[in-house]
Amino acid sequence: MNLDELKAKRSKKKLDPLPIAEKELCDRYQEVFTAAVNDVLREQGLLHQVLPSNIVPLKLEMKVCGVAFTVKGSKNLTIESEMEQRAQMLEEVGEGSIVVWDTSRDDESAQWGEVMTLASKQRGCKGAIVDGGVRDTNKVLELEFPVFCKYRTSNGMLGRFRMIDWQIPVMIGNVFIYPGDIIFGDIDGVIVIPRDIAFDVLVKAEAIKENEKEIKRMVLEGLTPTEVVKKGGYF
Ligand SMILES: O=C([O-])CC(=O)C(=O)O
Ligand SMILES: [Mg+2]
Repeated sequence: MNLDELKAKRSKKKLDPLPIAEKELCDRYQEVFTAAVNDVLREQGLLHQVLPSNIVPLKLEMKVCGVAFTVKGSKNLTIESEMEQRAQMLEEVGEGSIVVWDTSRDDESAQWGEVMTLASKQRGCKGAIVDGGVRDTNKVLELEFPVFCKYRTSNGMLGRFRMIDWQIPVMIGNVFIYPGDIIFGDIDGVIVIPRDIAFDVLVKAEAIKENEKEIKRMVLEGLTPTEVVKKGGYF
């Protein structure tokens, strides 16, 4: 076992630069759709990049792409320093980020709410993905802040649940998420694109979007599904 290599991979690290600016990359992702990205990842043998299907957008129209800012927590009754710790985490959230909560599969508390939305939005955060819950839902909706989560609840996390750490590798379902990975969510759910392949995957997803225009044109022109497949189409 190469312990040093494993430690380096799992430790907090500086984000590798991308071939284009993060903002341009994420804006371009938002012009494609998660199914196209998923097909590209499938071609590369990456079959487990989608968060569990019970993590859904608060509103069907919500579509967001940003850079993962990971947070890890679990059920915990202690309260001492909780607010200070949460404030510190929120102050580290950066422009273009998406807060991604690994909650150790919580089923009870809200890890996100109105004031957290306001505070992170002010810092340029684009959305929150929570393997848990949200509260103050009507206010979060009014703020037009994309949130993907499992449930809504009035249970604040204070005294029930707390953060363990942030900007560390996390795991939701069977998906590894590293700080800096690209997170893309739409009506079909949330997909995680490893940072080192994010640009290449985007370019291929854009090609799929173009190609599917041609396939749909063939279908609309009356070609049978068999003819469409013979001409290189797919469904
Ligand atoms: O209590 C919480 O954990 C979250 C909350 O209500 C807010 O951010 O407004
Ligand atoms: Mg609140």
